[in-house]
Amino acid sequence: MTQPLSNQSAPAKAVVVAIDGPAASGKGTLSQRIAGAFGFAHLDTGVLYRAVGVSVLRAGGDPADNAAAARAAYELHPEHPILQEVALRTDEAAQAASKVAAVPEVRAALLDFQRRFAAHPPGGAPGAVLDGRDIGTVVCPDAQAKLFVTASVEVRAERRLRELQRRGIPAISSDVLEDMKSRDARDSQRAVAPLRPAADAFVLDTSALDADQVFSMAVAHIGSKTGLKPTA
Ligand SMILES: Nc1ncnc2c1ncn2[C@@H]1O[C@H](COP(=O)(O)OP(=O)(O)OP(=O)(O)O)[C@@H](O)[C@H]1O
Ligand SMILES: Nc1ccn([C@@H]2O[C@H](COP(=O)(O)O)[C@@H](O)[C@H]2O)c(=O)n1
Repeated sequence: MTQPLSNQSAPAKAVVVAIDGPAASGKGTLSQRIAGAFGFAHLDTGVLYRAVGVSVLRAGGDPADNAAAARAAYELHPEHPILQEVALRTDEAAQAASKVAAVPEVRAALLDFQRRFAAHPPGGAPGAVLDGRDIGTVVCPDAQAKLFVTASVEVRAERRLRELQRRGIPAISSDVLEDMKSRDARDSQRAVAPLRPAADAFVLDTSALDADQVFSMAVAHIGSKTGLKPTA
């Protein structure tokens, strides 16, 4: 009879929740709440692309220059201080991010970082929530639960405008709307890992829903896919 090598069971596989969607759809807000409710780690993958875009700009380069963008992406690592900078939250950083994000070498360089986070969530968390544009389609196609959070571009621009005003950052409504449209177009029309819902994603249009309603619907969906209930 074959004896087991050890009576210790293998560590449980981390639960992965993928949350994708266009800019200002509310995926960050939702991801943080889901992570808190289930005791999961959260990775805002947009921060990685923003960091690459800002690094290129600071080096005096053009974010649309493939070689410069790829170099910056290969230099990024999980402890890099740029990942904590508030400068990543500016619109300039967002626009640069969406340009470097179209470079295949950049996406390839960041893939490992994201997949490692999903497989081994920091702090020994039992699961990970990753939000971005291609989590359910490319980064974690086997995620147990996938949500695609969206809203009309006008609603998203209005939410972002109000957010900027709350933060005391001057902004013009028509500029915010145009910036969002140009980022949507670049993100959904690029050849590699374009923004789109995975075939098995739960699509949540939040145009007429507040953050609490979105959270409740997401919790119900995650529960139906994983059998888990919020712990907090
Ligand atoms: N359901 C909702 N109803 C109204 N406002 C919301 C809702 N969800 C999020 N918001 C607000 O909309 C703004 C954008 O949300 P959030 O930053 O979560 O979006 P995001 O998709 O992560 O954006 P980005 O891709 O640009 O990082 C924030 O000010 C947030 O408070
Ligand atoms: N998985 C991802 C995440 C982000 N991007 C690109 O980065 C830009 C900034 O992202 P935010 O979520 O912080 O708004 C975004 O417009 C995308 O171009 C990506 O490609 N894939």
